[in-house]
Amino acid sequence: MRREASGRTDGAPAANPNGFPVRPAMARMHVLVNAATSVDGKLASRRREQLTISGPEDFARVDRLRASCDAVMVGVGTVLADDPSLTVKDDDLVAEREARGESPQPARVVADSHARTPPDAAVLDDRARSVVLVADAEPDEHAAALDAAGADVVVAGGNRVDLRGALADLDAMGVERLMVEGGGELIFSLFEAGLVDELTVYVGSLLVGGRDAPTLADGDGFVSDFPDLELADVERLDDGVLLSYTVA
Ligand SMILES: NC(=O)C1=CN([C@@H]2O[C@H](COP(=O)(O)OP(=O)(O)OC[C@H]3O[C@@H](n4cnc5c(N)ncnc54)[C@H](O)[C@@H]3O)[C@@H](O)[C@H]2O)C=CC1
Ligand SMILES: Nc1nc(O)c(N)c(N[C@@H]2O[C@H](COP(=O)(O)O)[C@@H](O)[C@H]2O)n1
Repeated sequence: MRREASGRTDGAPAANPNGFPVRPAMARMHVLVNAATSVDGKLASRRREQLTISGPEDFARVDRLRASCDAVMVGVGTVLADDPSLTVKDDDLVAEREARGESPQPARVVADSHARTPPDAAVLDDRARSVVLVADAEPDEHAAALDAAGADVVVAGGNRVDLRGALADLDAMGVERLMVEGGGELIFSLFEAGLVDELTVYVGSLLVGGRDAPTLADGDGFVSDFPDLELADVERLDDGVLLSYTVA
């Protein structure tokens, strides 16, 4: 089982057996967060079932964004709720990746402190590489089940995935562009750790409501030192609006 310690900052591996190009470690990766919300900022209803908010134009944009990245990341809450594949759907985009000398699909990454990803989850299928980030406190047998399902299990943090260390590991594996698709707990933690460079939010013409429905950024929330967002673009897509921000 490949179970790695987190936070290696002492250089990239001399040879990379996993298909990522070898490059100097800690050349800081670019982190993009993308999500779709209702007008009231919800990612899904209180039932936490997958909700189709984007229309065809936005899904095509998301596919292009995935294709431009080395890895696509979600939290295990999203895996349990949506069972996403996180793959690039358009064959032309896959072909373009291959023509650039990249793997056909970006890697899938799950932040999963307690190794709760079901072994038969779509995100672990053989369409792309899968990396599951677990906490050190997690019993070896949980991680072993993920390893047996084909995932690369990376230990990152004590009781909860330490995102800064985990991103350093992904960086050392050659991930230069990381797309994060949610959910709200993971997105908040990334902002809290100051790890986000860009945020794109598609706001669909839908009102969901519900105090327990997940929002774009959940966690404990900020009470001061709010992330510094700069509005870079506004675009009408389908029956909604795409808001693009850079994060200082
Ligand atoms: N509309 C959209 O664009 C999207 C909607 N969703 C929706 O969001 C919901 C899932 O979101 P959440 O429940 O917030 O789950 P999440 O996907 O953010 O996962 C949270 C889990 O990730 C794990 N984790 C490990 N390390 C962590 C860290 N450092 N910080 C935070 N979490 C960490 C924890 O086990 C935690 O419970 C579902 O209803 C799903 O349908 C999810 C993605 C996109
Ligand atoms: N961009 C976007 N718009 C929506 O309306 C959505 N519901 C989501 N959800 C995200 O996409 C994942 C599903 O990916 P696959 O189609 O299975 O590859 C889902 O898990 C959310 O992260 N996104």
